[in-house]
Amino acid sequence: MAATRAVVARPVTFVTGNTKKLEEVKAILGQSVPFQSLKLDLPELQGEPEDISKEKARLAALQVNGPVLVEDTCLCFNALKGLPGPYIKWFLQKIGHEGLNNLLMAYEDKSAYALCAFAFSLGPDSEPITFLGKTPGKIVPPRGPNDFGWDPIFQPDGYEQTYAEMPKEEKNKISHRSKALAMVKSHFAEAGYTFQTDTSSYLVLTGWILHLDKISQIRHAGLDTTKDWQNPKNDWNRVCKDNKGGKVRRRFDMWGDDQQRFRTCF
Ligand SMILES: O=c1[nH]c(=O)c2ncn([C@@H]3O[C@H](COP(=O)(O)OP(=O)(O)OP(=O)(O)O)[C@@H](O)[C@H]3O)c2[nH]1
Ligand SMILES: [Mg+2]
Repeated sequence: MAATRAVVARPVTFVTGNTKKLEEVKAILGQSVPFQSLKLDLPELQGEPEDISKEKARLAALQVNGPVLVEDTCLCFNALKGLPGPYIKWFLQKIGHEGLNNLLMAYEDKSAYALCAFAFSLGPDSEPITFLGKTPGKIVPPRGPNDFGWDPIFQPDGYEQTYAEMPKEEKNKISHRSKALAMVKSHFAEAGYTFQTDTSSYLVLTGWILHLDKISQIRHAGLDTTKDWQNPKNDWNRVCKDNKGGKVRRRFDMWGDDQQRFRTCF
């Protein structure tokens, strides 16, 4: 059983100034982690990707005053010992795809990796936790549509296409971002955070998002075993089965739509 159990008064806010990142995060997370987004270009530390991302999460949590998710993306050239790394945004803006290729002109080794560091914080007083995803590849002359950063010059290992040439769904299956988000998803599924809003409450548990306002026919229910459970909803029955497999007696007490309150014990 995961150590973290938290009831959070707000849904998660994904803070980014980058609409393309947001599109991918939405496509990859789908309904697995409920979040809203906030367009904000946060100041970024210099340093290691994980530290930059954590600091971004701290700043974001202060601004939002609630749970936040942020990410920092790096493009690292092996011949340059990981540079430009977290500074890729500025290198790309100043020297473009051609300049980035030229940086490697003096080296035979064109290998590189894309790295994504997500950081999640429960709020201003919480230490952020990070999730890293890495996809190896190589730097090539630009190919494909030029609508997202350095996608046209990054060709992942095992593929003949650059990120930019791939269908979006394909990139989202193998990308640095999707690998990091797979860990984010697992964390949410295991942690069983409970998020509440003014109008609805929902519980994220073992991968299910259960909207309490959608099970309003349950006024009050308690269970010590699956047998005692009087819930007509299939989703809940499945959760009960999952929990039973975990050999831990768990109790849910909940109230329906009129009071919008619930308690969960695991
Ligand atoms: O071709 C790309 N494929 C990607 O998958 C990808 N992910 C990020 N980027 C770019 O790399 C820099 C990271 O900098 P970055 O992490 O600080 O992002 P950002 O400042 O744009 O947004 P944020 O910090 O507000 O979230 C920025 O230039 C981003 O546009 C990508 N380019
Ligand atoms: Mg940034």
